[in-house]
Amino acid sequence: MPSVNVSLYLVTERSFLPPGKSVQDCVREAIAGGVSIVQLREKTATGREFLRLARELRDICAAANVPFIVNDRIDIAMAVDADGVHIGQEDIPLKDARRLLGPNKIIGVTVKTIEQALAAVDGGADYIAPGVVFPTTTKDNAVYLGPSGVGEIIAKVRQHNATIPIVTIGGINSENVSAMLREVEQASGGFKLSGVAVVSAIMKHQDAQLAAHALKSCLVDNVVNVEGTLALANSDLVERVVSLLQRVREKRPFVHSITNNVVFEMTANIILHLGGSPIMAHSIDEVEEIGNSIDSLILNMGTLDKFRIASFHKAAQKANSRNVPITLDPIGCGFTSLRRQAVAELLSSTRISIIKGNAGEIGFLSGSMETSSRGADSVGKLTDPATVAMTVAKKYNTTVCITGAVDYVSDGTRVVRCENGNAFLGLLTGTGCSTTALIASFAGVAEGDYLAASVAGCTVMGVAAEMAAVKCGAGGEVFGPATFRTALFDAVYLLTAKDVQKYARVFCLDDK
Ligand SMILES: Cc1ncc(COP(=O)(O)OP(=O)(O)O)c(N)n1
Ligand SMILES: Cc1ncsc1CCOP(=O)(O)O
Repeated sequence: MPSVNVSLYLVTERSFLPPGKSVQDCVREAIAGGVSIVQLREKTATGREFLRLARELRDICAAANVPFIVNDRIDIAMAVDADGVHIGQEDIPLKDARRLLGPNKIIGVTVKTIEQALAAVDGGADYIAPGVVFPTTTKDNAVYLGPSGVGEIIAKVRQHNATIPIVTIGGINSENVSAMLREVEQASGGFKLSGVAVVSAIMKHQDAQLAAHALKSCLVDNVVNVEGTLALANSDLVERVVSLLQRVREKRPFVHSITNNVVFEMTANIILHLGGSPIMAHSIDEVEEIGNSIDSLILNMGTLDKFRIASFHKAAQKANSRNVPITLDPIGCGFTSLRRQAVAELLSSTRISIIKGNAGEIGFLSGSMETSSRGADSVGKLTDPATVAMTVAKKYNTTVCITGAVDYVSDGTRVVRCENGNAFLGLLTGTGCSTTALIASFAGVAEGDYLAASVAGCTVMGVAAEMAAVKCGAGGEVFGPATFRTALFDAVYLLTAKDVQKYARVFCLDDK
């Protein structure tokens, strides 16, 4: 059994769900937010109800390649072919569970003492869960060990030469998790936890994706990279993003946007807040002259008409003649014949440095039938976005960026997965166009490295969104999409190299 990724472990509790929300939706959102393993824990369900839920959650988890664990009930785990079970000290013993489930299923064991931890390790558990770390009202009579008690157990297990993943549980939320992880590490003499398990911090949240994201952001650097556990962000790429951020602020690239009517003001401001210098102009009578001095050009197809198309061509010709990077945002490019024709003509007559679109738009350019566009919105899902990004990049000899809950960037050779962001971005119109504007600003100083420019644009938007969303909740200043917008723009303006180094989650996919 390969080491199981327990970095962010969701344990369910249906009674905590906000009104109208299903456990299935919550689990889907939580996975999109970064949960690495899910446990169905239903203390009051009938056997049949438990079985039905287990089947449904197993399918959701399997589709996302996330292990699905059943709490206590080995019979139900076996009936639905779950990936494993979690058992406590009062449940069926580990030895019997293993005999029933065989060597290929995951068995996790709750441990409250050093003796129980070593017994579970020696008995062949796949992970152990010392706890509870903080008092919690979610489980009755849970005796809490505190970070120091959990740290002592980790120390003894690691001294015992065991690399088994160790996850703790109980009263953990996005506010106390970072300090807890540090305290545990200190108390264990330098050994980190492999992950954290939570119930209420995700289940009670209106937006489980946001809640999971907020927790996951705190885990990077604080959770051990046990084999198969939380992958480390690619440090070369992160440093490239940092240096591009510094260059934008030093050089103030002059970015010309021929964009749509909805995002005029937003685009100008995001470029300005990042550190660039925007010019918003679309008249055919001046785009060529403007092209004499710009560092980067944006062609955004949002509100398209024949005048804008003509301006695109004139501006693009000038940009190509000066080797100025062009970032194309082919909004709704498969939706109407005007858009289909415009994008085909642009791609055949001009050199485009970066195409940034959603799954519907890039899917259309790849010829995929999996997705489509409804106006500016994407419909459907790409089964393999990394390959689609690479295919379109090769086809048009460009860099392609597919934005979504996770962004994929490819220059036709490499593929990078950018994981930052949160659900609020989907609730605010213009955030996609703002990402395009960030990418184009970075392209203006990237000296031809458009893969890095695209990764930088997606990462800055994603990290800023996560930082803005932290202000959501009791005592915070973010109440919904409108206040989020203000916090997001401030976060872009205030973003530091340290923030990027701490929070960026960018991963090169070597196997592509
Ligand atoms: C990840 C994880 N850790 C601990 C527990 C608690 O399990 P247990 O001690 O068996 O208590 P119940 O869950 O049965 O109340 C868990 N479920 N998951
Ligand atoms: C299932 C379980 N086992 C030990 S504590 C606990 C519940 C933790 O819930 P919360 O994350 O809401 O404190």
